[in-house]
Amino acid sequence: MIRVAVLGAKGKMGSQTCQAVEGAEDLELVAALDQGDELEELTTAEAQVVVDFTRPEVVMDNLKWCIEHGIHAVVGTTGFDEERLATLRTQLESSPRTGVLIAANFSIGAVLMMQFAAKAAKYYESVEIIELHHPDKVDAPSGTARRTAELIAAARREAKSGPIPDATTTALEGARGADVEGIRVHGIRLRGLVAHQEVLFGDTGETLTIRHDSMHRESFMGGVLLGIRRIVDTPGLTVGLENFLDLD
Ligand SMILES: NC(=O)C1=CN([C@@H]2O[C@H](COP(=O)(O)OP(=O)(O)OC[C@H]3O[C@@H](n4cnc5c(N)ncnc54)[C@H](OP(=O)(O)O)[C@@H]3O)[C@@H](O)[C@H]2O)C=CC1
Ligand SMILES: O=C(O)C1=N[C@H](C(=O)O)C[C@H](O)C1
Repeated sequence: MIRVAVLGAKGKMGSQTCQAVEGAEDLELVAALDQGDELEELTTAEAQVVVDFTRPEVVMDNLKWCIEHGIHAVVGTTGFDEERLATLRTQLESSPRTGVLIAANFSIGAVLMMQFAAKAAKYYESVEIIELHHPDKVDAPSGTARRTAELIAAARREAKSGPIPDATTTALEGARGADVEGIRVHGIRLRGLVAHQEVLFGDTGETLTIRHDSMHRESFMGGVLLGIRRIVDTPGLTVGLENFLDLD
């Protein structure tokens, strides 16, 4: 049995994760913490893996504490940039047996969407990302959109594609979305939605649209459980659930 604790347990993702862990025969939910609870409860409960679905502004403190106490972490909380990842790598050097997985999206379809988008990137002059989410989302752009843009930008750099030549002139600030490594990202917040993303590619006389839809938060649970099972044997920092999937 793997002893699992959830941080952000009263939230939308945290509560879904508690249910999923309780329903898994090889996992035991030993702590469910939320705002105001003490992290010391994790050691009292002898948690081996912490799943973090809290908020971008608190996740780094949670991870510092977990790494210092040798507790593995599976992290769905967003807000990770290269600077934060570098900080985690440095912290993990002092706790070399501890594993941390950072996954912008735990749904298999979203992971595939990102992989397909990275593959398509070098064939198209134009690309833009539209992310669409429920109205209570804590951040913008979404972690998935940011990661997709980073993967596309890396693929374009490798292919020496050069900057996207499309017009960015605006009469109103924000009309062309946010710029993530040269890729335009547009965010929609709408009641009725859960988590959705379109990646639009364009070139002479054709477009390609790759779209993923999470209709329910259950869509993330297979990936979360896989992350828990794999992180106990994967020391160091792992970025992206694709590292635990056989995608070849
Ligand atoms: N990787 C993935 O596949 C997915 C990632 N996410 C990400 O997960 C994060 C959470 O999303 P969601 O569940 O919708 O958000 P919610 O706001 O529903 O849940 C966050 C929970 O964390 C609690 N919390 C805040 N600070 C702390 C703390 N210091 N310690 C413990 N708990 C704390 C909040 O309490 P309070 O409300 O009182 O502040 C709340 O209960 C976001 O960053 C989101 O983008 C979401 C879906 C999928
Ligand atoms: O807040 C959410 O809901 C989601 N957050 C993640 C993100 O920001 O990419 C994953 C998914 O899009 C749902």
